[in-house]
Amino acid sequence: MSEQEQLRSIRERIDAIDRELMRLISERASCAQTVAQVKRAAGSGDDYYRPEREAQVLRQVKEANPGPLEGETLARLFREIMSACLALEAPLRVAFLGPEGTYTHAAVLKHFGQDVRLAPMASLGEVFREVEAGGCSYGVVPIENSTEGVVNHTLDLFVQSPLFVCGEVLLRIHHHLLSSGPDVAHVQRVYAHQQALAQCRRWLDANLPHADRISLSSNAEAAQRASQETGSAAIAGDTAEALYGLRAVKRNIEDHPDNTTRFLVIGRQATIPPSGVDKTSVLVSTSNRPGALHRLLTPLAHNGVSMSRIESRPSRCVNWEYVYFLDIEGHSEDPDVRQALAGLRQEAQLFRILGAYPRAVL
Ligand SMILES: O=C(O)C(=O)C[C@]1(C(=O)O)C=C[C@@H](O)C=C1
Repeated sequence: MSEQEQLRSIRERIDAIDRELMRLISERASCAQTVAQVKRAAGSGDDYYRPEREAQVLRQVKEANPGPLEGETLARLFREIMSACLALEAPLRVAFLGPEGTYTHAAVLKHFGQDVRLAPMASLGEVFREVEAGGCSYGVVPIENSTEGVVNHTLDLFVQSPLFVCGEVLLRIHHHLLSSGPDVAHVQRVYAHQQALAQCRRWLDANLPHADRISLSSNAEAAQRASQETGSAAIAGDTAEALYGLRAVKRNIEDHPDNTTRFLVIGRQATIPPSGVDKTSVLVSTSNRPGALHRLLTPLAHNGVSMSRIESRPSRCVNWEYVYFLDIEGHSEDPDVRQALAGLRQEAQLFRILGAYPRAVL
């Protein structure tokens, strides 16, 4: 058979598969519409988004993947199918730290898919306020970076907010040097968010030691500035590159190649049912006495519950007193976690479950 004949025959097969895929995706979308009717009839309000179910679907896809596509790739395709199905049930509005083109924007799309309605906000505080006021169902905020550590502002906002954590997003952060100029040598000024400047410090020292480093409120704002000035560059990611018509004069300039940021999804829903692989975040405080923190955490060890993170922040009520943010493995409804939390509650002065939610799948 000639190449032409071979290609024609394979493409006929691909066309037939695509028709079948279309039929199945449409059938799936009709199921989602029926699900919406069931939820409406049960009076679930505007609560169409089900994070635990989405995590289960994506996990199943990864586990059952027959190849040759990577499990991650297949899961991303299903991510988009579910995003479209949910939009058919009811559009979901998500607030995030804008403008468009920030890494938080990329995290929103990674977690909710392309069919989500975007609500970029000017500050982290506004993201919280918008969700609290009901203008958006959910918000996405950065919480920690593998190179630069915790985002203190987000932790402090949690202390004052009635919102809950409903999910987490892990995003590999690749920083590029974006410019409208031809190459690195033309760059005299670098704009970026202060975290991005810190995450590329060594690269900047080695390659642009004489360029001014100017920190702005977001990488997207940096990209916008760089697109309007000659001799300027911005440190930002793929989303900003496309959005502001810049060119990456140097890609992946982050000092640590596994640079990852963790974001939290915040909402008004106090409880997300267990998905099977979950985390629970808790806010606690204890008195400033010897051994108090040790006693506080003992119930976790006694119940064989592992803690994946602990952060402390000044309580802002009494000098030198602290609140602690704990992430523990498992769901607050799992028997061992429930027992551990009961023990913790007894020891703590302040105790609030910030949320139990599925561990990131993608
Ligand atoms: O199972 C549901 O509750 C659905 O609404 C269906 C579906 C899906 O497409 O699989 C869509 C949105 C939800 O967030 C979870 C899953």
